[in-house]
Amino acid sequence: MPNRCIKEGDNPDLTKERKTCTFDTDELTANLYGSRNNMERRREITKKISADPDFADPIPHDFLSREKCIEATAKKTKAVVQRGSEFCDVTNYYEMLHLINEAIGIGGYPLALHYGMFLPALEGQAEKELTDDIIPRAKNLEVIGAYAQTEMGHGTNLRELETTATYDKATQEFIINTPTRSAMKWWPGNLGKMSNYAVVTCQLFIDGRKIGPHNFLVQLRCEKTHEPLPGIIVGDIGPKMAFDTNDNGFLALDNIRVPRKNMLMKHAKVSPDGVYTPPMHAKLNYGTMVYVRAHMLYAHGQFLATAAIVATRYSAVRRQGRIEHGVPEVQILDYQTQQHRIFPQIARAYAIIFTYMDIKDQYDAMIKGIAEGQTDLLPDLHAITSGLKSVVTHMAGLGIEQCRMACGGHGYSDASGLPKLYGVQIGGCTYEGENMVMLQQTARYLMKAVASALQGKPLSHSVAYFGKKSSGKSRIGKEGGDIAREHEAMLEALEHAACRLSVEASQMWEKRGRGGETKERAWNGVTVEMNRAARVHTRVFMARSFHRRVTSSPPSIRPVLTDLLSLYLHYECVDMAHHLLEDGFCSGEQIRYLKSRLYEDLTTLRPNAVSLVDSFDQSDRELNSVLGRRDGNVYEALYQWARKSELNYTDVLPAVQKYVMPMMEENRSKL
Ligand SMILES: CCCCCCCC/C=C\CCCCCCCCCCCCCCCC(=O)SCCNC(=O)CCNC(=O)[C@H](O)C(C)(C)COP(=O)(O)OP(=O)(O)OC[C@H]1O[C@@H](n2cnc3c(N)ncnc32)[C@H](O)[C@@H]1OP(=O)(O)O
Ligand SMILES: Cc1cc2nc3c(=O)[nH]c(=O)nc-3n(C[C@H](O)[C@H](O)[C@H](O)COP(=O)(O)OP(=O)(O)OC[C@H]3O[C@@H](n4cnc5c(N)ncnc54)[C@H](O)[C@@H]3O)c2cc1C
Repeated sequence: MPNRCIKEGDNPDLTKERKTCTFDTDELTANLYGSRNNMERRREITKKISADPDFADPIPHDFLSREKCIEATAKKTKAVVQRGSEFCDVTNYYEMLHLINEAIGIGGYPLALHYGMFLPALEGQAEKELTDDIIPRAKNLEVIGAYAQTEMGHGTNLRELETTATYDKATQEFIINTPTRSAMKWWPGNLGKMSNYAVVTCQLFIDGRKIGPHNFLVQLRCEKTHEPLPGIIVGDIGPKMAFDTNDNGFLALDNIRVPRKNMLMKHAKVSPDGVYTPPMHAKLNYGTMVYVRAHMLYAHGQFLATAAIVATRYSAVRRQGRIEHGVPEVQILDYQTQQHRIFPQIARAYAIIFTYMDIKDQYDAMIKGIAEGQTDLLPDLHAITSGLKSVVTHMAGLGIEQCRMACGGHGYSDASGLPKLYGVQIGGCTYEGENMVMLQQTARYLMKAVASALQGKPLSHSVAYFGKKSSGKSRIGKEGGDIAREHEAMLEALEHAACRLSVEASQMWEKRGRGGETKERAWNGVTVEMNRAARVHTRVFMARSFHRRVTSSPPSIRPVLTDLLSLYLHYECVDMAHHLLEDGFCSGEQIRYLKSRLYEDLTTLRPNAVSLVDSFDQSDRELNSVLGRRDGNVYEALYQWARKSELNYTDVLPAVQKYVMPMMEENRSKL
């Protein structure tokens, strides 16, 4: 069966791996990206960008200062903007995403938040009077914007943001002000140096009454000079764990006046005479966050895929140690521990991307509903995207770190690309709502679902399984080797656990309430259990999404995807075995059975491991990893990479000349 990656001159171990492939890698790639055409388009973009001098990096960014990296990235961004249509259909979201990854990379660029949040906020929340003016100019990149919500003192608890927007009826303007140091906007991406406008989240005040957080368009810098406007202090917050090429910023506003129409008023409105009309759903103003949380799944699935590609290919190339005496050193991919570390990450990357596809469909349906005046899909989508954002970012972070460690010493080098990848990816656990906080949003929804299920009321999409009658005892290991029934038995066991954990968390909450605590204090006493229930529920949702995609996949790739799904489900059940055992739904014997099946899965997947990661179809530019390169010629590339270190520009460093040599000389002369 063809693995389409084989080329002359490749590392022979990698070629050998590719020859054991049992499926057509192009079929799987096409399935992952939606169609053969999409796959071909991605490849055309890669080919063109790789050959274009505007996007060449003579010195890898690993060896440049932050300022130099920002300069190189800004130059490439300008080239993408001016020449984008030479490479792709610039109106196609996925083609643009791919172009940006190929041309610029993952560490941030001047327009990331302009496209990621500023424009979506305006499009989703602003009224025609404002959008007619600003959106064409923003789309034309005459202006660049950021999304400035988080403050130094508050990010999670939006209700307590301190920046104020006070309506002045006399002039029909809002006065926007930063009353304290902790009220300074702090963290917003591209706010520090790139943006000249921002959507700024402020507490709305009318006639002395605090109404709550609302968004306003504010100009920050002069359109001609790019200097901050009077009354505006703006800058970069300094170095951070990663995202070196993003100017996360600070901002203080000193009683800045903006016209009434600058409030984003598609949902909530303030009339000229100061009458406030609330939105049809209280949280429509938070809509941009739901948008980003949904789309983050794709990015984080791809981040984990990158790490899995690097670790799998490198493990096929690297030989170290022997499994039996008297035979050559083995590929480290032959070690069971290595497979157990890496293969679940491959499966999880597929699962995350497949789950994203389901969520995207739901998101589109919700937006259509809102346009027709219906918000009934919003609560379910908010609850599940809050859970998914948390579970996926955490899962991907742990997975990337496993992959990095699986590459041994070279995984610790920036040459592997993995330390930087981890730094960028792990930010997702924090931004767009800290994970522990977002899981509570899911848990809150689960508590309502428990109540509805007990009362026999209808249940919405993500919690529909709460209404199923449990069989009381798991069928795991009792299906006579029928794979489809085995999969269903594992899904049923996970659903049983999620439902039970939700019911128990609900009972614990109620019990504390009956003990005299307020609902809120009682909630804080059970949030660990609440979040546990939310996590398991979210993992059930992912497992169902993966299962659905696999069972409806084309027959040519279904066998390999079924193997991958088996591994995924066995791994999930073993990982959550304590939840399955706690109430006796599964027995110890059944868990031992799951483990033995998991080890069999590792062996089954071994011949297809490299081909499964090849099917993610990430180019060497995207991987940005000496260890993960497609041709597997790792060692020579590693040496060439290290040669570029600025420490190697001279044989004797000035620091050595200035301090170390004199010190040695002094010590010698003391003798
Ligand atoms: C170079 C050339 C370019 C050309 C390119 C052209 C084309 C472009 C192509 C590609 C562009 C790429 C785009 C990619 C986009 C995707 C990736 C983007 C990556 C960007 C990186 C992101 C950076 C990060 C940005 C940020 O971090 S922004 C700040 C985020 N902040 C938060 O998330 C704060 C978290 N806090 C909260 O959300 C809330 O405070 C809270 C925790 C939800 C609590 O809120 P509150 O106290 O008000 O409510 P509660 O009392 O808890 O709940 C009351 C009820 O409300 C419900 N609720 C809450 N929130 C929501 C919601 N959002 N929606 C619906 N319902 C909600 C809640 O459930 C309660 O319901 P109830 O029924 O129980 O009462
Ligand atoms: C790389 C990056 C990019 C960002 N980009 C932007 C941007 O473009 N625009 C923007 O506006 N913001 C941005 N942010 C800010 C980001 O959205 C916030 O940092 C994030 O929402 C978390 O809020 P916080 O910092 O207030 O965390 P905190 O809430 O202070 O979290 C600290 C700890 O307190 C815990 N905690 C807080 N509240 C509760 C609770 N109710 N229950 C239990 N535990 C709780 C948390 O779980 C966490 O453990 C960015 C942040 C990063 C790291």
